Amino acid sequence: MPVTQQRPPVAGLAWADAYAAARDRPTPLPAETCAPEDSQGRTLAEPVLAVAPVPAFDAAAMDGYAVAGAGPWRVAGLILAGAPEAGLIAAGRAAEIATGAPVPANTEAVLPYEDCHVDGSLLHGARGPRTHIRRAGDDVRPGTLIVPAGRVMTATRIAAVVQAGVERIRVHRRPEVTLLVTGDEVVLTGRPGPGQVRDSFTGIVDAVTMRAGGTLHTARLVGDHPADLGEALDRAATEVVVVSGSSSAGAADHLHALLGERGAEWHVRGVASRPGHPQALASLPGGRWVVSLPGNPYAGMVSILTLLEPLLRTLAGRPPATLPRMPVTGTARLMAGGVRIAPQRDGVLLPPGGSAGLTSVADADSLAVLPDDWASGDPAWQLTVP
Ligand SMILES: Nc1nc2c(c(=O)[nH]1)N[C@H]1C(S)=C(S)[C@@H](COP(=O)(O)OP(=O)(O)OC[C@H]3O[C@@H](n4cnc5c(N)ncnc54)[C@H](O)[C@@H]3O)O[C@H]1N2
Ligand code: MOO
Repeated sequence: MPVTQQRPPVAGLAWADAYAAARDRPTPLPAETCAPEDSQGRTLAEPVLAVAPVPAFDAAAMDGYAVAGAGPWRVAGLILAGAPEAGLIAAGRAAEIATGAPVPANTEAVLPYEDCHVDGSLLHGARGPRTHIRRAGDDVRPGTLIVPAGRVMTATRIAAVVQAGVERIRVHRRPEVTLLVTGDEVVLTGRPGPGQVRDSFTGIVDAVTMRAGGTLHTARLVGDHPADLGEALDRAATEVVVVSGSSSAGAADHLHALLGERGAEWHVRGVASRPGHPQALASLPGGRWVVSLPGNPYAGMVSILTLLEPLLRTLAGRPPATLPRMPVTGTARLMAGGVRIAPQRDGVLLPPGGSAGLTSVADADSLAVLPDDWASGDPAWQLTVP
């Protein structure tokens, strides 16, 4: 299918440079100590080494009988999982035992029920090649590396760490986010009245913040009066402040002037991208980051994925993201000198929905970043739709 190129060249920083700035300019937040159970989604600042052996003690690997000496064995006793200690069994004796129960120290093997039979009080059977005893430390010895630094803690990693007897780990602090939703026309809840719109950003910022390892601390509406936005910026005490709307040139768009008055350093100020052209990233003296999202909902989402997500990932201590790349087919209005960011599903571009609508992107797996020389079938970077 032909690809059409339209409109004059789009100005601003190259999209890939904007993404790289958001990813590479911040440094990870300091580490703190927490219980492994509280670490899900956080990044390990230090490697986790086993404290205890796994298994922690010699245990039966099968339900059956623990035996010592030569058979037949006289059955004496029952050892269930959870027994604090198993003592000894005399030679020629057997103890019925459950999987996971501690084996008596002199156990030579566990005979699974299916490999033996009891006649009166005598156990008959033959030992096979395996002892069916799990030895302490067979899987992990104290000091073994369980999870290296830089990994994001998952439910499985937490379980492995806990199994290895570790009770405290060092993780990076989670970056906290304040979302300031600007616009006198925006309502956070309920049906919008005439001229009003319902907020599109709070849920999306929350979801992306969480998946990037951060926490949405506060989301609130701020009026279009510059004093209101200025005060909200000054009061936000989190590492990251996201401002939706007020990014552009309109009479009510005050963000750039307010940041300028506060001595902000601009890292990204306009991106050669459609949508998402007016997005920006700045840092304030004292270290807080400000991410400016264009008010149009699809443009805002593009900026959340271009600037906010890589910024938060780095602050959270995550290793640098490598965006997935895959071939995409279809038609797009490419932007000379910049990228077109278009929703795709199963490698096929979806009909574009304009920068204000979210219906097309709601059907997408990801947003394909299409350079101006892209041709149908070429690979493109993918931003995962939250
Ligand atoms: N003269 C120019 N006008 C505009 C330019 C430009 O370069 N020169 N850029 C256009 C582009 S591109 C975009 S994107 C928007 C960015 O607008 P702002 O970030 O300043 O945002 P607003 O003007 O407040 O709102 C734009 C649009 O989005 C709706 N909106 C705002 N917040 C929300 C929200 N939380 N949930 C849903 N919808 C929201 C708002 O009602 C407006 O319809 O500027 C263009 N103009
Ligand atoms: O960023 Mo605006 O990108 O086109 O709606």
